[in-house]
Amino acid sequence: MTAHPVDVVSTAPYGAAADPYDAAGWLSATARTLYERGWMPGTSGNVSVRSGADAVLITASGLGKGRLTSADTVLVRADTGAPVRPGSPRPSAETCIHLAVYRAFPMVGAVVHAHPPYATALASRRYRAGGGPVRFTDLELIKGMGRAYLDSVEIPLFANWREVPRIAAEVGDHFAHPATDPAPALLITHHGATTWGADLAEASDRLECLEALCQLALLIGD
Ligand SMILES: CSCCC(=O)C(=O)COP(=O)(O)O
Ligand SMILES: [Zn+2]
Repeated sequence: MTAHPVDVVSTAPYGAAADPYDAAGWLSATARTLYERGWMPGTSGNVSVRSGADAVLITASGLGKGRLTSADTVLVRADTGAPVRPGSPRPSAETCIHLAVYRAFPMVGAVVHAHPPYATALASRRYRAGGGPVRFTDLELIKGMGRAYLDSVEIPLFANWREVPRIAAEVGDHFAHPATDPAPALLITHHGATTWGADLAEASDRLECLEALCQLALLIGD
């Protein structure tokens, strides 16, 4: 039986689009895959890729992430977050957080934000206990966060301000003076997790490792 192309796209791990250069296809396929994992329930979550020096392609706001198509993406200016083309769909309400990450890390090519349950639970517990970064120690999966040579990793934890630009400002301030080689991830209490990497595959793999680390930390009881 020949698979329908749509089936191929929706079942491929972390969103293989038919055309490897089709960034909009990769974004929407990644969102659908993360939705299917239960990490982007309903309209939650957003995904972006850098597009040249001055722009970012990001998912549109408020749409069911399990039904996203290539048309549900918006090219925005990297400096302001405004759509490049008039008549575009509204970009993600959390575009400013993505832009803060791209500004802080010029080599980053993709950012993934989702609401995975263990990461959100661990972040919220930590915040209630007084806040500060979430630290993972000894677990082998730390290597999946780009930390092959360390036995611990710290993920910064941010407040979930109602005004998203305030979260973005705090993210920008935090990474303006980063620790040496900071982990490619952040947590927002009572909200979710954001990871980044050279491309969507790397950013998505890091999200998967972060969620597994959070699950293990909750199981171990650290
Ligand atoms: C229903 S989730 C609330 C908004 C959010 O946290 C999110 O990740 C999705 O926002 P977007 O504007 O990108 O759809
Ligand atoms: Zn969110």
